[in-house]
Amino acid sequence: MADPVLTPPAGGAKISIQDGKLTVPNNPIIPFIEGDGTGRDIWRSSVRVLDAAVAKAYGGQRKIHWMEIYAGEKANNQFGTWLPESTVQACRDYLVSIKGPLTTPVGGGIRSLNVALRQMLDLYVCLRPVRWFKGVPSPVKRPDQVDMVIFRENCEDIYAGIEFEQGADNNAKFLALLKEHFPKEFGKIRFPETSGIGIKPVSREGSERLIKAAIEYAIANGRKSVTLVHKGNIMKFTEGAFRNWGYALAEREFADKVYTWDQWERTKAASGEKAANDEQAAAVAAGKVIVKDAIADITLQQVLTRPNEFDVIATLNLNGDYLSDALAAQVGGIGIAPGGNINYVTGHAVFEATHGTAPKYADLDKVNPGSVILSGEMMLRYMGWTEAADAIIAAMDKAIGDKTVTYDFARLMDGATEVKCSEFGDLLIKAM
Ligand SMILES: NC(=O)C1=CN([C@@H]2O[C@H](COP(=O)(O)OP(=O)(O)OC[C@H]3O[C@@H](n4cnc5c(N)ncnc54)[C@H](OP(=O)(O)O)[C@@H]3O)[C@@H](O)[C@H]2O)C=CC1
Ligand SMILES: O=C(O)CCC(=O)C(=O)O
Ligand SMILES: [Mg+2]
Repeated sequence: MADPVLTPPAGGAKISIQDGKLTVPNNPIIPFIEGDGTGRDIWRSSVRVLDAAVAKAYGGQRKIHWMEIYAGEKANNQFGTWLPESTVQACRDYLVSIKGPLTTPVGGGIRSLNVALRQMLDLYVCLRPVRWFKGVPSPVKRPDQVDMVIFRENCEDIYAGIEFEQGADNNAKFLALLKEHFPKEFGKIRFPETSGIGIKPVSREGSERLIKAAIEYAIANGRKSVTLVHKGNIMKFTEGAFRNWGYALAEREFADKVYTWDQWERTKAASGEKAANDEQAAAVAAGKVIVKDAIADITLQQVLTRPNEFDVIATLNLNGDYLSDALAAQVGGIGIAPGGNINYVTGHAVFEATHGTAPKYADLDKVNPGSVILSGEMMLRYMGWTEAADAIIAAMDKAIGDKTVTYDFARLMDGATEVKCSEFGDLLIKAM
């Protein structure tokens, strides 16, 4: 079977980028991947909401021209390939796209298509804002204090996919190499005959560009702090290096805009704790962003117990994956957790929900489409279509305020009316 031939929709034009700034025509072509499992229901509901928000905000002056591109089960069924080259090329050519979730089998089979797309397009930031909508049921006492923005490194770490399966030839070769050249390290493997091996690359460039994006975001949006979240006490030369490179970058490139906990430590060592505290207080008073760090395990506790101490979070790939789902729970769950995969240099961006394909709910018209709708809201904001993005937020506030919600919220909300995935979309459109 051949790669699908894509026909761009008539009347649409490409988004382009010049000197780091997007130029968005009034009729942009935006490629979309429907997604596996619940992706089908969610996309059907979401696309109507996104179109309605644009129509409402610009009265027909602007309109998205959607172009379906294929990946996952639909691509494999129709074209015999999981990720057609034409899909990746369309994301390259049209710059901004949006996708539903794609299934990844556990313990074997194809590698993640979601991760592959991020790596092929070098979308080094996975941006996942976590905010609470008034009235959304939450397991914590003060969900209103949760307003965090995760910058998750998106192209490195163990997600690079360098793994040697136990029993495979490459595993035996790799272990032999380790034994010959690094006998001390080889000696630390408890059961070498039966070990699967994974490698975790973390580079200075990869860490710096992610942390730079997080700091720039914090400065541009008047945020209080950027916390570098890592497990650098154990993984010293990967996660520990991420932290050290982050502090060095912050002081080198943003000296007049940030104050780091590394500076605080140095001042404390030289002049005592009071001097360090005074210095930090003066930096805060001058509007500087505090760049600090926290070890990943305690972070997972403290985001629950002291949410107002966290603002922008910059972290590595795996930590960011865990943190995204955990934080989503605090503000009502994965049903309304949006995201974007972005390369701020080339402008390429693929927006997608934090959740997966939730296969048990596939085609039941049941799940919350909020995550993809809010990913679309992020996309509109990224394109500079702020009025349409604002219309979606206002509609979301209204639907949730009226307690007309999908099953995930309804089961936790007293007096709620449960609506279907498609009906929730209808309600948002009506609320605009
Ligand atoms: N970016 C992507 O495309 C991603 C893909 N995946 C893939 O998705 C597949 C399934 O992963 P799984 O671990 O089950 O995680 P999922 O996120 O797909 O689902 C886990 C649970 O989250 C809740 N949930 C998910 N989506 C929604 C929604 N829209 N509305 C309300 N609740 C929702 C449901 O909870 P409840 O049961 O309580 O109702 C569901 O059972 C895997 O193949 C995985 O690799 C996973 C994450 C991201
Ligand atoms: O690619 C996948 O299947 C899972 C990815 C994931 O969980 C995520 O990016 O949050
Ligand atoms: Mg995840």
